[in-house]
Amino acid sequence: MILNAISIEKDVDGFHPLNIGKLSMKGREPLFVPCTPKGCTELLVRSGITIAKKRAVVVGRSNIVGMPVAMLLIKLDATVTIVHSHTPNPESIVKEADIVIAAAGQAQLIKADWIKPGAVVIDVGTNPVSDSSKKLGYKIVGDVHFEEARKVAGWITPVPGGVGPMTIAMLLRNTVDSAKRTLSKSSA
Ligand SMILES: NC(=O)C1=CN([C@@H]2O[C@H](COP(=O)(O)OP(=O)(O)OC[C@H]3O[C@@H](n4cnc5c(N)ncnc54)[C@H](OP(=O)(O)O)[C@@H]3O)[C@@H](O)[C@H]2O)C=CC1
Ligand SMILES: Nc1nc(=O)c2c([nH]1)NC[C@@H]1CN(c3ccc(C(=O)N[C@@H](CCC(=O)O)C(=O)O)cc3)C=[N+]21
Repeated sequence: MILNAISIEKDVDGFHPLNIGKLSMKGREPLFVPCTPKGCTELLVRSGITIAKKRAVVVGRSNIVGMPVAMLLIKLDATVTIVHSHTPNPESIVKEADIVIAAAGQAQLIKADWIKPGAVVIDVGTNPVSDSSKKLGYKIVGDVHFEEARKVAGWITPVPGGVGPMTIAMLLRNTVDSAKRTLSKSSA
């Protein structure tokens, strides 16, 4: 498997099974945290959002977004529920959330009436939908119906211009951390 073949010290995506394993274990620290999940929690922390004691609902359970972002939120003392494609009545579960992380890969799945008034909504989705007014014939929308949901949410991230740039920033940070770690070892 390719992920296993990557040196854990150079795993700047944070996808190596050892790094994922450490992320999910109490008392262990991964060398790298996956970029998109870290981008989501960084947005929350830097916006002064309280995570501890809050109810968070993550929509999606993929290896690269849903599952690791749920692990990070648990580490930050949120109470976390994961909703996936087999979950009955996802809207009623999302409606209980103080913090919603939308990572289903379904264009505008999450409507305004799924959101608890004042909730914090982080939209990870990047879904192409056809739009003949665009040069490329499509535009990118999130997993949340932004124009409606913004009226209900306390905070909401747009797509584009939200989580995507944070993913890139976290990848750069992981890369710099990796280089620093290597240099500090070779000079020791
Ligand atoms: N902005 C960024 O930096 C990044 C954005 N993305 C975007 O985030 C989205 C998710 O990516 P990724 O996690 O890789 O996608 P995957 O397709 O790997 O996973 C999607 C997850 O959502 C669940 N799901 C699908 N449909 C529904 C539904 N109707 N209700 C509830 N859950 C549902 C699936 O459930 P099940 O497990 O049952 O199939 C699955 O767990 C995509 O739009 C992707 O482009 C991804 C990475 C980075
Ligand atoms: N191993 C792996 N690593 C990844 O990091 C990874 C992956 N696989 N698979 C696919 C997803 C998708 N992804 C995005 C990153 C940034 C933007 C981003 O910055 N988007 C801009 C818009 C850019 C534009 O408009 O062209 C924005 O949201 O503002 C989007 C999507 C990383 N992914």
